[in-house]
Amino acid sequence: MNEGWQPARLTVLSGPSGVGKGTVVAELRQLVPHVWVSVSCTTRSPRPGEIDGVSYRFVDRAEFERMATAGELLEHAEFAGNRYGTPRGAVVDHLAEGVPTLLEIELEGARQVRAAMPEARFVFLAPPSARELAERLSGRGTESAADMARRLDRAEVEMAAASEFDHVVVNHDVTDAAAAVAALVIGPSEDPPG
Ligand SMILES: Nc1nc2c(ncn2[C@@H]2O[C@H](COP(=O)(O)OP(=O)(O)O)[C@@H](O)[C@H]2O)c(=O)[nH]1
Ligand SMILES: Nc1ncnc2c1ncn2[C@@H]1O[C@H](COP(=O)(O)OP(=O)(O)O)[C@@H](O)[C@H]1O
Repeated sequence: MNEGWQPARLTVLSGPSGVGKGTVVAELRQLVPHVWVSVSCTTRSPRPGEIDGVSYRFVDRAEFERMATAGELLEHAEFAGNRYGTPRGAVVDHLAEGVPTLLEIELEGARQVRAAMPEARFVFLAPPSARELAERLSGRGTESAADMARRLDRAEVEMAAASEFDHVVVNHDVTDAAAAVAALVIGPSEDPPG
């Protein structure tokens, strides 16, 4: 009856700030609308156009600490002076309902998910070059010079960890990268069943 059934996959997408994760995920939503993208909690301030509960759930430090202490976060990390975390309940519920699920999170969080859910698929989005990464980040124009420098410092650490991931997708072209990530999110596992 259940022949061919597989539990829904969890995919984790990471990559340095400015590589295009948000842009690629927006395109991926169009390509595979049945994929559910987790909404993270963060203590950072909303950027212009970011809506609470859509891009992120924006919380203060006290509420973040409460959630972390209560075990409500699947993973959490500090990034460029702010805290970010994935609410556990919604991820568990979507996977249980068979909905392919995507987390867009930084390296430390990806490592925590790897430890907790090693069956997940881990995808690293890489820039065509370090120079292009810096140009994209400054072109976005959402960070101060100091914050951009913090993100580019962290990018070196994140790039050095690319080999920890199951797949690396280079974001030359948004449409191509979104199609490649979407195929990994919905595609069959490489591991034969049993
Ligand atoms: N660990 C973790 N990282 C997150 C989460 N949500 C977002 N991030 C990551 O936090 C970093 C900073 O995100 P953001 O401030 O939106 O900046 P951007 O990636 O430069 O657009 C990025 O690497 C995100 O992928 C989360 O729930 N957990
Ligand atoms: N393939 C691409 N080619 C050129 N510019 C891109 C590409 N992907 C994203 N960008 C641009 O790079 C900047 C950073 O993208 P964003 O999605 O905010 O990155 P991230 O979420 O990884 O921090 C944005 O201005 C975006 O329009």
